[in-house]
Amino acid sequence: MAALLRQVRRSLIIRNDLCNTRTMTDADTAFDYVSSAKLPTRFGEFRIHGFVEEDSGQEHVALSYGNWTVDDEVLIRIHSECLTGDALFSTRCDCGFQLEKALQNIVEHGSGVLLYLRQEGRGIGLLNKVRAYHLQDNGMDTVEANEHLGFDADMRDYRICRFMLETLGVKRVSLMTNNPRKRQALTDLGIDVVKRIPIDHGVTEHNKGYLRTKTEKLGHDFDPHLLK
Ligand SMILES: Nc1nc2c(ncn2[C@@H]2O[C@H](COP(=O)(O)OP(=O)(O)OP(=O)(O)O)[C@@H](O)[C@H]2O)c(=O)[nH]1
Ligand SMILES: [Zn+2]
Repeated sequence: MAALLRQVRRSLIIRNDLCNTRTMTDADTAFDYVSSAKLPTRFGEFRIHGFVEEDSGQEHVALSYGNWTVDDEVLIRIHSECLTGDALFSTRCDCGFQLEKALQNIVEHGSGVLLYLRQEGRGIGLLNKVRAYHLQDNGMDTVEANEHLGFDADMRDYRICRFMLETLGVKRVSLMTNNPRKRQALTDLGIDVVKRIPIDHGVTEHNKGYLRTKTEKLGHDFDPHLLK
């Protein structure tokens, strides 16, 4: 009996070398899983998995590390693209620091997933974010700048997360975020968010004001002592 259970459990272990194309249709959007490959990083060897939204052609990736079974609580981060913070070392925001910390945490934990969503500028795009930064240089905060440009404060759409996590065999998660709205978005998609893990790294003199605004206007949970 024990041997049978072990065999069933083994067959449930998610292999990170997925290779089949997979599609899911949401109410009004279709998503495809495209391919995966090894991705050695400074932190450890991940696999990268490619996904696409059929209508918009928007591409997203997931990085996975280690193995799990469908019943396991998997450590995840949903990271919104921030070219300036993630790739260009900007200290205007905390994104680059959080990205690094999330990958480190996953490796230390032994397994996990980072969904890297192409939602630059909270969904307004890179150049609109530059426009918003320009307005912030002249006194607006991050929310006022978005609104001045005719956007909502946060335009992100998380629907593809369900497809990405299902493809990777993840149903239950512990989520690294300071943003309660992300947690709610995942819960609304039917993902069991067992716990939230704060990821308050990367406070700098340049981003304290921005982080304060996120706490006050966007409901982020941030340790107030860090923002003094
Ligand atoms: N429109 C706009 N987007 C910004 C600004 N600063 C950072 N971003 C974008 O905000 C997104 C990250 O969102 P954050 O609000 O920093 O954090 P979060 O993802 O909601 O929450 P965490 O999970 O705690 O990191 C990225 O897409 C960044 O490009 C800004 O001033 N204006
Ligand atoms: Zn950023």
